[in-house]
Amino acid sequence: MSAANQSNALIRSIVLGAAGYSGAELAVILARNPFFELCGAYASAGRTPESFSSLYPRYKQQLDIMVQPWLDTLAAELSGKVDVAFLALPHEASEAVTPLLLAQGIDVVDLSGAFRLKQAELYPQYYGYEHQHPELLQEAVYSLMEWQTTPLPRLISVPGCYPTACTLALLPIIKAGLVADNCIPVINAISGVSGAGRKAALSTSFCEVGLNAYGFFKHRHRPEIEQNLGRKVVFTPHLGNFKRGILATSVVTLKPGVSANEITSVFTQAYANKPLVRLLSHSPNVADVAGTPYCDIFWQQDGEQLVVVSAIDNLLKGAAAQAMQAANVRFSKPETAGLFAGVVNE
Ligand SMILES: NC(=O)C1=CN([C@@H]2O[C@H](COP(=O)(O)OP(=O)(O)OC[C@H]3O[C@@H](n4cnc5c(N)ncnc54)[C@H](OP(=O)(O)O)[C@@H]3O)[C@@H](O)[C@H]2O)C=CC1
Ligand SMILES: CC(=O)N[C@@H](CCC(=O)OP(=O)(O)O)C(=O)O
Repeated sequence: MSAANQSNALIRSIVLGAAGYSGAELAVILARNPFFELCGAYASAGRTPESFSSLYPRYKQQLDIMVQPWLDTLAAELSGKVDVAFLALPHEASEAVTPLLLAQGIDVVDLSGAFRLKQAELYPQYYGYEHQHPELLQEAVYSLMEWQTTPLPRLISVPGCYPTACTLALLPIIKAGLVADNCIPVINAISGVSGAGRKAALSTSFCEVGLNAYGFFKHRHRPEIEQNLGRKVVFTPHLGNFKRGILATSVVTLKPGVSANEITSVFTQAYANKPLVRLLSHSPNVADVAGTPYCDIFWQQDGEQLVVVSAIDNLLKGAAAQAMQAANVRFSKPETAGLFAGVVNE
């Protein structure tokens, strides 16, 4: 079924990776989106079926759908019964299952990094594997919706969490030509531990996490940010001892003579009528975006130096909410449908 002729029917959707953090957020969002129907939730093949609310007890009596093991044979069984699959899987698992779903007429909204980069040759260096479907990299559209101008196709690649925070912060002034030609933006960003997913690991266990930088120069989000901004960056992620949220501090050198009014006008125009970006007059706090689909942005200028601070919830604007935002647009529904818990926003 095409996106165009679905205007009145509920959009039949499934989530792969629904037992993980970002897939779980997506299942909850889909369940409350009045335009979508959550028809199935899946985890890895080795799992026994288990109710969502036993995996996430806060959803007892709210979302009791069974989370089933995913087997690739299900793609053919679901043909004609499902319109869109949301993939909250490891990158290589997403890459492998996407062509199977597309071949069955099921649209794909992928939350992993499997289809974010346009250059297949960057995958071995930054993702540690050879891309098996380079043709799909050209087909996929990267859905940073505040900057998306072309229609979304059947394969949507949802931006990464750190790239969302710093691209929304820097793209307005870069696009407006205010940043010095030889400037290499310096981006430091701190993520909460949910950014690493639900799987147990020593480095993300309660007694081990303090505040540390990691991934110097080689993090997979570096080429994604560079692709978005059209210039080299120095990007350094940090892990902090809080559950959810990203705070990104991005520093650039401006061209001589750029005024405060120009900067304000550029940000205001870029994000006018963009419901999920809030421009602040004070420095953002991850506590104010955690549990929300917003990106908060604030800036301070001193002559040719500009610092832009942005904050998102890594699991929402950085993953599930952004995926829902894109799917809403793809299926011609209100952009923020399902994104605000308990609030009638449509
Ligand atoms: N966490 C975050 O902040 C963000 C994550 N993302 C991306 O979203 C994706 C999921 O991340 P996250 O939610 O953190 O991960 P989690 O580790 O929390 O969850 C991963 C899920 O994928 C399932 N899974 C793993 N391998 C397979 C497979 N081969 N077939 C079917 N299901 C499988 C797991 O099943 P089981 O539970 O049975 O093991 C689990 O349900 C990743 O690509 C990540 O990069 C994107 C933006 C932000
Ligand atoms: C804290 C932490 O470990 N964060 C993850 C990034 C979050 C994520 O899953 O990345 P995507 O947005 O690309 O999907 C990391 O650095 O690998």
